[in-house]
Amino acid sequence: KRRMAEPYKIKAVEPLTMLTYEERKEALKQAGFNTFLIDSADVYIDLLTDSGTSAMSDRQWGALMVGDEAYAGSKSWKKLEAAVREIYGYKYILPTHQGRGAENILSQLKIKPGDYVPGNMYFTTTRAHQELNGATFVDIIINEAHDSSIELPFKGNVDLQKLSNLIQNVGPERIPYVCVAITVNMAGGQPVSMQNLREVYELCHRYGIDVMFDATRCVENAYFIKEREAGYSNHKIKDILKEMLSYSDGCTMSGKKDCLVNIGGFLAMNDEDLYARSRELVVVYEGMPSYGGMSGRDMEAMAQGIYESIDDHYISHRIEQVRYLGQQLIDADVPIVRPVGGHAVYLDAKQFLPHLQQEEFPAQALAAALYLDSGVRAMERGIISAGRNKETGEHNKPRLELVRLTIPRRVYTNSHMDVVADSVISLFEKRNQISGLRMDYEPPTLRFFNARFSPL
Ligand SMILES: CC1=C(O)/C(=C\N=C(/Cc2ccc(O)c(F)c2)C(=O)O)C(COP(=O)(O)O)=CN1
Repeated sequence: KRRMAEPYKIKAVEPLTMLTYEERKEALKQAGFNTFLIDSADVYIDLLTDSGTSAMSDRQWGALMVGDEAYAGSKSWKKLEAAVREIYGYKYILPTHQGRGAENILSQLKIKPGDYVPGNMYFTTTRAHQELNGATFVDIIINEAHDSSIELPFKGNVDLQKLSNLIQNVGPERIPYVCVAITVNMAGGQPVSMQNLREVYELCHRYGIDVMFDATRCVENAYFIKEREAGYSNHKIKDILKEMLSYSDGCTMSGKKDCLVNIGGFLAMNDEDLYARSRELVVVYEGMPSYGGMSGRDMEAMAQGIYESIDDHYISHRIEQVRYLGQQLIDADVPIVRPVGGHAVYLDAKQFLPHLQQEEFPAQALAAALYLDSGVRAMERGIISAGRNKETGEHNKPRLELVRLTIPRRVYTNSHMDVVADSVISLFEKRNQISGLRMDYEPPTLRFFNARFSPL
Protein backbone atom coordinates (compact mmCIF):
# COMPACT_ATOMS: atom_id res chain seq x y z
CA LYS A 1 0.00 0.00 0.00
CA ARG A 2 1.59 3.33 -1.09
CA ARG A 3 2.19 5.90 1.68
CA MET A 4 -0.07 8.97 1.60
CA ALA A 5 0.80 12.61 2.37
CA GLU A 6 -1.36 15.50 3.54
CA PRO A 7 -4.00 16.26 0.87
CA TYR A 8 -2.97 19.93 0.96
CA LYS A 9 0.12 22.10 0.73
CA ILE A 10 0.96 24.99 3.05
CA LYS A 11 0.35 28.58 1.89
CA ALA A 12 0.75 30.53 5.15
CA VAL A 13 2.64 29.59 8.32
CA GLU A 14 2.52 30.74 11.94
CA PRO A 15 6.01 30.71 13.49
CA LEU A 16 6.06 28.74 16.77
CA THR A 17 7.74 29.83 20.03
CA MET A 18 10.17 27.47 21.75
CA LEU A 19 10.66 28.47 25.41
CA THR A 20 13.54 27.12 27.49
CA TYR A 21 12.84 24.63 30.28
CA GLU A 22 13.25 27.40 32.89
CA GLU A 23 10.85 29.70 31.00
CA ARG A 24 8.27 26.87 30.81
CA LYS A 25 8.72 26.19 34.52
CA GLU A 26 7.90 29.84 35.28
CA ALA A 27 4.97 29.91 32.84
CA LEU A 28 3.51 26.78 34.44
CA LYS A 29 3.83 28.27 37.93
CA GLN A 30 2.14 31.49 36.77
CA ALA A 31 -0.68 29.34 35.34
CA GLY A 32 -1.23 27.53 38.63
CA PHE A 33 -0.32 24.18 36.95
CA ASN A 34 -3.50 24.51 34.89
CA THR A 35 -2.90 24.20 31.13
CA PHE A 36 -6.06 26.26 30.48
CA LEU A 37 -4.26 29.23 32.08
CA ILE A 38 -1.02 29.05 30.06
CA ASP A 39 -0.63 31.82 27.46
CA SER A 40 -0.77 30.65 23.85
CA ALA A 41 2.50 32.55 23.26
CA ASP A 42 4.18 30.18 25.74
CA VAL A 43 2.91 26.99 24.06
CA TYR A 44 4.95 25.11 21.44
CA ILE A 45 2.51 22.45 20.18
CA ASP A 46 -1.04 23.25 21.29
CA LEU A 47 -3.09 20.07 21.76
CA LEU A 48 -5.48 21.59 24.31
CA THR A 49 -8.41 21.30 21.97
CA ASP A 50 -9.55 20.71 18.38
CA SER A 51 -12.30 23.27 19.02
CA GLY A 52 -11.87 26.40 16.93
CA THR A 53 -8.18 25.65 16.33
CA SER A 54 -8.29 24.19 12.83
CA ALA A 55 -6.68 25.82 9.80
CA MET A 56 -8.98 27.30 7.18
CA SER A 57 -8.42 26.71 3.48
CA ASP A 58 -7.69 29.39 0.86
CA ARG A 59 -11.29 28.95 -0.35
CA GLN A 60 -12.54 29.70 3.16
CA TRP A 61 -10.29 32.77 3.53
CA GLY A 62 -11.41 33.93 0.10
CA ALA A 63 -15.06 33.53 1.13
CA LEU A 64 -14.55 36.10 3.89
CA MET A 65 -14.37 38.82 1.23
CA VAL A 66 -17.91 38.11 0.09
CA GLY A 67 -19.42 37.95 3.58
CA ASP A 68 -22.84 39.68 3.48
CA GLU A 69 -23.11 41.64 6.75
CA ALA A 70 -26.79 42.54 6.23
CA TYR A 71 -28.59 42.45 9.57
CA ALA A 72 -31.47 40.40 8.16
CA GLY A 73 -31.69 37.92 5.32
CA SER A 74 -27.93 37.79 4.71
CA LYS A 75 -26.83 36.05 1.49
CA SER A 76 -24.17 34.36 3.59
CA TRP A 77 -26.85 32.89 5.86
CA LYS A 78 -28.65 31.51 2.78
CA LYS A 79 -25.41 29.79 1.75
CA LEU A 80 -24.87 28.29 5.23
CA GLU A 81 -28.50 27.18 5.48
CA ALA A 82 -28.27 25.51 2.06
CA ALA A 83 -25.00 23.75 2.98
CA VAL A 84 -26.45 22.36 6.22
CA ARG A 85 -29.64 21.24 4.45
CA GLU A 86 -27.69 19.54 1.67
CA ILE A 87 -25.01 17.84 3.78
CA TYR A 88 -26.84 17.17 7.06
CA GLY A 89 -30.33 16.74 5.65
CA TYR A 90 -32.36 18.58 8.32
CA LYS A 91 -35.30 20.80 7.37
CA TYR A 92 -34.81 23.75 9.72
CA ILE A 93 -31.55 25.37 10.82
CA LEU A 94 -30.97 28.00 13.51
CA PRO A 95 -27.53 29.63 13.53
CA THR A 96 -25.75 30.05 16.87
CA HIS A 97 -22.33 31.44 17.76
CA GLN A 98 -21.07 27.97 18.76
CA GLY A 99 -22.25 24.63 20.12
CA ARG A 100 -23.29 25.73 23.60
CA GLY A 101 -25.41 28.46 22.03
CA ALA A 102 -27.46 25.67 20.45
CA GLU A 103 -27.39 23.61 23.68
CA ASN A 104 -28.76 26.59 25.60
CA ILE A 105 -31.71 27.10 23.24
CA LEU A 106 -32.51 23.39 22.83
CA SER A 107 -32.41 22.79 26.60
CA GLN A 108 -34.65 25.77 27.36
CA LEU A 109 -37.17 24.76 24.71
CA LYS A 110 -37.37 21.02 25.43
CA ILE A 111 -36.61 20.49 29.14
CA LYS A 112 -38.92 21.03 32.15
CA PRO A 113 -37.78 20.67 35.80
CA GLY A 114 -37.70 17.03 36.91
CA ASP A 115 -37.02 15.68 33.41
CA TYR A 116 -34.35 13.12 32.58
CA VAL A 117 -32.02 13.48 29.58
CA PRO A 118 -30.25 10.21 28.77
CA GLY A 119 -27.02 10.40 26.77
CA ASN A 120 -23.98 8.33 25.79
CA MET A 121 -21.60 9.68 28.46
CA TYR A 122 -21.69 13.25 29.73
CA PHE A 123 -20.13 16.31 28.18
CA THR A 124 -19.49 19.34 30.38
CA THR A 125 -21.42 22.10 28.60
CA THR A 126 -24.17 19.74 27.40
CA ARG A 127 -24.84 18.47 30.92
CA ALA A 128 -24.54 21.99 32.37
CA HIS A 129 -27.38 23.28 30.18
CA GLN A 130 -29.52 20.22 30.91
CA GLU A 131 -29.04 20.71 34.67
CA LEU A 132 -29.57 24.48 34.45
CA ASN A 133 -33.03 23.70 33.07
CA GLY A 134 -33.82 21.23 35.85
CA ALA A 135 -33.04 17.94 34.15
CA THR A 136 -30.96 15.04 35.42
CA PHE A 137 -28.43 13.61 32.99
CA VAL A 138 -28.48 9.78 32.85
CA ASP A 139 -25.52 7.96 31.30
CA ILE A 140 -26.70 5.23 28.90
CA ILE A 141 -23.42 4.42 27.18
CA ILE A 142 -22.24 0.78 27.07
CA ASN A 143 -20.18 -0.18 30.13
CA GLU A 144 -17.06 -0.89 28.06
CA ALA A 145 -16.80 2.84 27.21
CA HIS A 146 -15.67 3.45 30.81
CA ASP A 147 -12.70 1.08 30.43
CA SER A 148 -9.78 2.57 28.51
CA SER A 149 -8.16 -0.79 27.69
CA ILE A 150 -11.14 -2.57 26.07
CA GLU A 151 -10.86 -2.46 22.25
CA LEU A 152 -14.27 -2.22 20.56
CA PRO A 153 -15.02 -0.73 17.14
CA PHE A 154 -17.94 1.37 18.47
CA LYS A 155 -17.33 2.17 22.13
CA GLY A 156 -19.65 5.17 21.88
CA ASN A 157 -22.71 2.96 21.47
CA VAL A 158 -25.85 3.40 23.54
CA ASP A 159 -26.78 0.49 25.83
CA LEU A 160 -30.36 -0.09 24.67
CA GLN A 161 -31.21 -1.96 27.89
CA LYS A 162 -30.15 1.05 30.02
CA LEU A 163 -32.28 3.32 27.82
CA SER A 164 -35.25 0.99 27.92
CA ASN A 165 -34.96 0.64 31.73
CA LEU A 166 -34.97 4.42 32.14
CA ILE A 167 -38.07 4.74 29.94
CA GLN A 168 -39.84 2.08 32.05
CA ASN A 169 -38.69 3.63 35.35
CA VAL A 170 -39.50 7.30 34.77
CA GLY A 171 -41.96 7.11 31.86
CA PRO A 172 -41.51 8.58 28.36
CA GLU A 173 -43.23 11.83 29.34
CA ARG A 174 -40.26 12.63 31.64
CA ILE A 175 -37.75 12.21 28.82
CA PRO A 176 -37.87 15.27 26.51
CA TYR A 177 -35.22 13.77 24.21
CA VAL A 178 -32.29 11.39 24.13
CA CYS A 179 -28.94 13.09 23.41
CA VAL A 180 -26.63 10.89 21.28
CA ALA A 181 -23.10 12.25 20.85
CA ILE A 182 -21.36 11.18 17.62
CA THR A 183 -18.43 10.72 18.49
CA VAL A 184 -18.20 10.61 22.29
CA ASN A 185 -15.63 13.14 23.46
CA MET A 186 -15.21 12.06 27.10
CA ALA A 187 -14.95 8.36 26.15
CA GLY A 188 -11.95 9.13 23.96
CA GLY A 189 -13.50 10.29 20.69
CA GLN A 190 -15.30 6.96 20.29
CA PRO A 191 -17.86 6.42 17.49
CA VAL A 192 -21.42 5.07 17.44
CA SER A 193 -22.33 2.44 14.83
CA MET A 194 -25.03 2.98 12.21
CA GLN A 195 -26.92 -0.04 13.54
CA ASN A 196 -26.94 1.41 17.07
CA LEU A 197 -28.14 4.79 15.79
CA ARG A 198 -30.94 3.04 13.91
CA GLU A 199 -31.96 0.96 16.97
CA VAL A 200 -31.95 3.95 19.33
CA TYR A 201 -34.12 5.91 16.91
CA GLU A 202 -36.60 3.05 16.53
CA LEU A 203 -36.79 2.45 20.30
CA CYS A 204 -37.33 6.14 21.08
CA HIS A 205 -39.95 6.60 18.40
CA ARG A 206 -41.91 3.65 19.77
CA TYR A 207 -42.41 5.89 22.84
CA GLY A 208 -42.69 9.22 21.02
CA ILE A 209 -39.32 10.36 22.37
CA ASP A 210 -37.16 12.61 20.17
CA VAL A 211 -33.52 11.79 19.37
CA MET A 212 -31.24 14.83 19.24
CA PHE A 213 -27.64 14.26 18.13
CA ASP A 214 -24.65 16.16 19.40
CA ALA A 215 -23.21 16.17 15.88
CA THR A 216 -20.01 18.05 16.75
CA ARG A 217 -17.66 15.37 15.31
CA CYS A 218 -20.15 13.48 13.12
CA VAL A 219 -17.92 13.39 10.02
CA GLU A 220 -15.25 11.58 12.04
CA ASN A 221 -17.98 9.17 13.19
CA ALA A 222 -18.90 8.57 9.53
CA TYR A 223 -15.29 7.64 8.75
CA PHE A 224 -15.27 4.97 11.49
CA ILE A 225 -18.50 3.50 10.11
CA LYS A 226 -16.93 3.37 6.63
CA GLU A 227 -13.86 1.69 8.08
CA ARG A 228 -15.39 -0.68 10.64
CA GLU A 229 -19.07 -1.43 9.90
CA ALA A 230 -20.03 -4.14 7.45
CA GLY A 231 -21.55 -2.85 4.24
CA TYR A 232 -20.14 0.68 4.27
CA SER A 233 -16.54 0.27 3.06
CA ASN A 234 -17.30 1.57 -0.44
CA HIS A 235 -19.80 4.23 0.58
CA LYS A 236 -18.84 7.90 0.29
CA ILE A 237 -18.48 9.76 3.60
CA LYS A 238 -21.18 12.20 2.44
CA ASP A 239 -23.72 9.37 2.04
CA ILE A 240 -22.82 7.66 5.33
CA LEU A 241 -23.21 10.99 7.13
CA LYS A 242 -26.63 11.63 5.60
CA GLU A 243 -27.86 8.15 6.66
CA MET A 244 -26.49 8.61 10.20
CA LEU A 245 -28.33 11.89 10.68
CA SER A 246 -31.56 10.45 9.27
CA TYR A 247 -31.78 8.55 12.57
CA SER A 248 -32.32 11.77 14.52
CA ASP A 249 -34.93 14.51 14.86
CA GLY A 250 -32.30 17.20 14.99
CA CYS A 251 -28.90 18.10 16.34
CA THR A 252 -26.77 20.64 18.12
CA MET A 253 -23.54 21.39 16.28
CA SER A 254 -20.35 23.09 17.33
CA GLY A 255 -18.98 24.25 13.98
CA LYS A 256 -15.62 24.73 15.65
CA LYS A 257 -14.69 21.09 15.10
CA ASP A 258 -15.72 19.20 11.98
CA CYS A 259 -16.95 22.31 10.11
CA LEU A 260 -13.35 23.62 10.01
CA VAL A 261 -14.07 27.12 11.38
CA ASN A 262 -12.85 29.12 14.36
CA ILE A 263 -16.37 30.13 15.49
CA GLY A 264 -19.88 29.06 14.61
CA GLY A 265 -22.58 26.51 15.28
CA PHE A 266 -26.22 25.66 14.76
CA LEU A 267 -29.31 23.93 16.08
CA ALA A 268 -30.96 21.82 13.36
CA MET A 269 -34.37 20.15 13.54
CA ASN A 270 -37.19 18.68 11.47
CA ASP A 271 -40.05 19.84 13.71
CA GLU A 272 -41.60 23.10 12.48
CA ASP A 273 -43.08 24.05 15.86
CA LEU A 274 -39.73 23.63 17.62
CA TYR A 275 -38.15 25.75 14.88
CA ALA A 276 -40.74 28.53 15.31
CA ARG A 277 -40.12 28.60 19.08
CA SER A 278 -36.34 28.50 18.59
CA ARG A 279 -36.55 31.57 16.31
CA GLU A 280 -38.09 33.54 19.17
CA LEU A 281 -35.41 32.45 21.63
CA VAL A 282 -32.41 32.98 19.35
CA VAL A 283 -33.01 36.76 19.28
CA VAL A 284 -32.66 36.79 23.07
CA TYR A 285 -29.33 34.95 23.16
CA GLU A 286 -27.64 34.95 19.74
CA GLY A 287 -29.13 37.57 17.41
CA MET A 288 -31.40 37.31 14.38
CA PRO A 289 -32.37 33.88 13.03
CA SER A 290 -30.31 34.89 9.96
CA TYR A 291 -26.97 35.26 11.74
CA GLY A 292 -27.18 33.76 15.26
CA GLY A 293 -24.09 35.34 16.72
CA MET A 294 -21.95 34.92 13.59
CA SER A 295 -20.77 37.61 11.18
CA GLY A 296 -21.61 37.15 7.50
CA ARG A 297 -17.99 36.25 6.79
CA ASP A 298 -18.07 33.57 9.52
CA MET A 299 -21.12 32.04 7.87
CA GLU A 300 -19.39 32.03 4.47
CA ALA A 301 -16.36 30.27 5.97
CA MET A 302 -18.55 27.69 7.70
CA ALA A 303 -20.57 26.93 4.57
CA GLN A 304 -17.32 26.30 2.65
CA GLY A 305 -15.89 24.33 5.61
CA ILE A 306 -18.90 21.99 5.64
CA TYR A 307 -18.28 21.06 2.01
CA GLU A 308 -14.55 20.55 2.65
CA SER A 309 -15.14 18.47 5.79
CA ILE A 310 -16.81 15.61 3.89
CA ASP A 311 -13.99 15.27 1.35
CA ASP A 312 -12.86 11.63 1.61
CA HIS A 313 -9.12 12.48 1.31
CA TYR A 314 -9.36 15.19 3.97
CA ILE A 315 -11.15 13.06 6.60
CA SER A 316 -9.00 10.01 5.91
CA HIS A 317 -5.81 12.01 6.53
CA ARG A 318 -7.30 13.64 9.62
CA ILE A 319 -8.15 10.33 11.30
CA GLU A 320 -4.91 8.65 10.19
CA GLN A 321 -2.81 11.48 11.67
CA VAL A 322 -4.40 10.98 15.10
CA ARG A 323 -3.84 7.23 14.74
CA TYR A 324 -0.19 7.85 13.74
CA LEU A 325 0.44 9.52 17.10
CA GLY A 326 -1.55 6.93 19.03
CA GLN A 327 0.27 4.00 17.43
CA GLN A 328 3.69 5.36 18.50
CA LEU A 329 2.47 5.43 22.11
CA ILE A 330 0.93 1.95 21.85
CA ASP A 331 4.25 0.62 20.48
CA ALA A 332 5.99 2.13 23.55
CA ASP A 333 3.43 0.52 25.93
CA VAL A 334 2.16 3.93 27.06
CA PRO A 335 -1.38 3.44 28.45
CA ILE A 336 -3.90 5.22 26.22
CA VAL A 337 -7.61 4.85 25.51
CA ARG A 338 -8.09 2.07 22.95
CA PRO A 339 -8.95 2.15 20.15
CA VAL A 340 -7.45 5.55 19.24
CA GLY A 341 -10.23 8.14 18.89
CA GLY A 342 -11.19 10.41 16.05
CA HIS A 343 -9.90 13.75 17.27
CA ALA A 344 -7.44 12.95 20.05
CA VAL A 345 -5.17 10.46 21.76
CA TYR A 346 -6.16 10.13 25.42
CA LEU A 347 -3.47 9.16 27.97
CA ASP A 348 -4.80 6.98 30.79
CA ALA A 349 -3.36 8.93 33.73
CA LYS A 350 -4.49 6.34 36.30
CA GLN A 351 -2.38 3.65 34.61
CA PHE A 352 0.38 6.12 33.70
CA LEU A 353 0.74 7.27 37.34
CA PRO A 354 -0.42 4.32 39.49
CA HIS A 355 1.38 5.79 42.52
CA LEU A 356 -1.10 8.71 42.66
CA GLN A 357 -4.57 8.68 44.22
CA GLN A 358 -7.32 10.22 42.08
CA GLU A 359 -7.62 12.98 44.72
CA GLU A 360 -4.02 13.93 43.86
CA PHE A 361 -5.32 14.79 40.37
CA PRO A 362 -3.15 12.49 38.21
CA ALA A 363 -4.44 13.79 34.86
CA GLN A 364 -3.86 17.41 35.89
CA ALA A 365 -0.37 16.50 37.11
CA LEU A 366 0.45 14.63 33.90
CA ALA A 367 -0.75 17.49 31.67
CA ALA A 368 1.43 19.89 33.67
CA ALA A 369 4.45 17.57 33.47
CA LEU A 370 4.01 17.23 29.70
CA TYR A 371 4.00 21.00 29.19
CA LEU A 372 7.10 21.35 31.39
CA ASP A 373 8.91 18.59 29.47
CA SER A 374 8.25 19.85 25.91
CA GLY A 375 5.90 22.86 25.69
CA VAL A 376 3.13 20.55 24.46
CA ARG A 377 -0.24 21.63 25.90
CA ALA A 378 -2.87 18.98 26.61
CA MET A 379 -6.20 19.00 28.48
CA GLU A 380 -7.20 17.33 31.75
CA ARG A 381 -10.29 15.18 31.31
CA GLY A 382 -10.51 13.47 34.70
CA ILE A 383 -11.70 14.17 38.23
CA ILE A 384 -11.20 17.95 37.88
CA SER A 385 -13.29 18.15 34.69
CA ALA A 386 -15.95 15.91 36.27
CA GLY A 387 -16.69 18.53 38.96
CA ARG A 388 -18.62 17.91 42.15
CA ASN A 389 -21.84 15.95 42.66
CA LYS A 390 -24.60 18.55 42.92
CA GLU A 391 -26.31 16.66 45.78
CA THR A 392 -23.41 15.47 47.96
CA GLY A 393 -20.81 18.13 47.07
CA GLU A 394 -18.24 15.32 46.78
CA HIS A 395 -15.87 15.09 43.79
CA ASN A 396 -17.46 13.11 40.95
CA LYS A 397 -14.92 10.32 40.50
CA PRO A 398 -14.92 9.19 36.85
CA ARG A 399 -13.39 5.80 36.02
CA LEU A 400 -11.63 7.53 33.13
CA GLU A 401 -8.84 9.84 34.40
CA LEU A 402 -7.51 11.08 31.08
CA VAL A 403 -5.13 13.59 29.49
CA ARG A 404 -6.41 14.53 26.05
CA LEU A 405 -3.88 15.16 23.28
CA THR A 406 -6.29 16.89 20.89
CA ILE A 407 -5.19 17.27 17.27
CA PRO A 408 -6.39 20.41 15.45
CA ARG A 409 -7.42 19.85 11.80
CA ARG A 410 -4.90 20.66 9.02
CA VAL A 411 -2.50 22.43 11.45
CA TYR A 412 0.35 20.15 12.52
CA THR A 413 2.50 17.79 10.45
CA ASN A 414 3.45 14.27 11.45
CA SER A 415 6.84 15.64 12.56
CA HIS A 416 5.02 17.50 15.31
CA MET A 417 3.33 14.21 16.22
CA ASP A 418 6.80 12.64 16.52
CA VAL A 419 7.90 15.38 18.96
CA VAL A 420 4.77 14.83 21.04
CA ALA A 421 5.31 11.07 21.09
CA ASP A 422 8.96 11.48 22.14
CA SER A 423 7.94 13.74 25.03
CA VAL A 424 5.17 11.44 26.28
CA ILE A 425 7.43 8.37 26.04
CA SER A 426 10.24 10.17 27.86
CA LEU A 427 7.81 11.11 30.65
CA PHE A 428 6.55 7.53 30.79
CA GLU A 429 10.11 6.30 31.36
CA LYS A 430 10.46 8.60 34.39
CA ARG A 431 6.80 8.52 35.46
CA ASN A 432 7.53 7.72 39.10
CA GLN A 433 9.15 11.16 39.44
CA ILE A 434 5.81 12.87 38.68
CA SER A 435 4.12 13.99 41.90
CA GLY A 436 0.47 14.80 42.55
CA LEU A 437 -1.12 18.22 42.94
CA ARG A 438 -3.26 19.98 45.52
CA MET A 439 -6.04 22.36 44.41
CA ASP A 440 -5.39 25.84 45.84
CA TYR A 441 -8.33 27.61 44.15
CA GLU A 442 -11.57 25.88 43.16
CA PRO A 443 -14.16 27.90 41.14
CA PRO A 444 -17.83 27.04 41.88
CA THR A 445 -18.80 25.94 38.34
CA LEU A 446 -16.90 24.30 35.45
CA ARG A 447 -13.89 24.49 37.79
CA PHE A 448 -11.36 23.02 35.30
CA PHE A 449 -11.20 26.26 33.30
CA ASN A 450 -9.84 28.44 36.15
CA ALA A 451 -8.74 26.17 39.01
CA ARG A 452 -5.19 26.64 40.37
CA PHE A 453 -2.90 23.95 41.73
CA SER A 454 0.52 23.45 43.32
CA PRO A 455 2.74 20.36 43.60
CA LEU A 456 2.23 18.12 46.66
C1 LIG B 1 -19.04 17.01 22.04
C2 LIG B 1 -19.14 18.49 22.29
C3 LIG B 1 -17.99 19.27 22.45
O1 LIG B 1 -16.78 18.69 22.36
C4 LIG B 1 -18.13 20.66 22.70
C5 LIG B 1 -17.01 21.52 22.94
N1 LIG B 1 -15.83 20.97 23.01
C6 LIG B 1 -14.68 21.51 23.39
C7 LIG B 1 -14.54 22.92 23.93
C8 LIG B 1 -14.73 22.75 25.41
C9 LIG B 1 -15.98 22.77 25.93
C10 LIG B 1 -16.18 22.46 27.28
C11 LIG B 1 -15.13 22.11 28.06
O2 LIG B 1 -15.29 21.64 29.32
C12 LIG B 1 -13.89 22.15 27.55
F1 LIG B 1 -12.86 21.94 28.36
C13 LIG B 1 -13.68 22.43 26.21
C14 LIG B 1 -13.52 20.60 23.43
O3 LIG B 1 -12.40 21.07 23.68
O4 LIG B 1 -13.73 19.38 23.24
C15 LIG B 1 -19.45 21.20 22.77
C16 LIG B 1 -19.70 22.68 23.01
O5 LIG B 1 -19.41 23.36 21.81
P1 LIG B 1 -18.80 24.83 21.85
O6 LIG B 1 -17.45 24.73 22.47
O7 LIG B 1 -18.75 25.24 20.40
O8 LIG B 1 -19.76 25.67 22.66
C17 LIG B 1 -20.54 20.38 22.60
N2 LIG B 1 -20.37 19.05 22.36
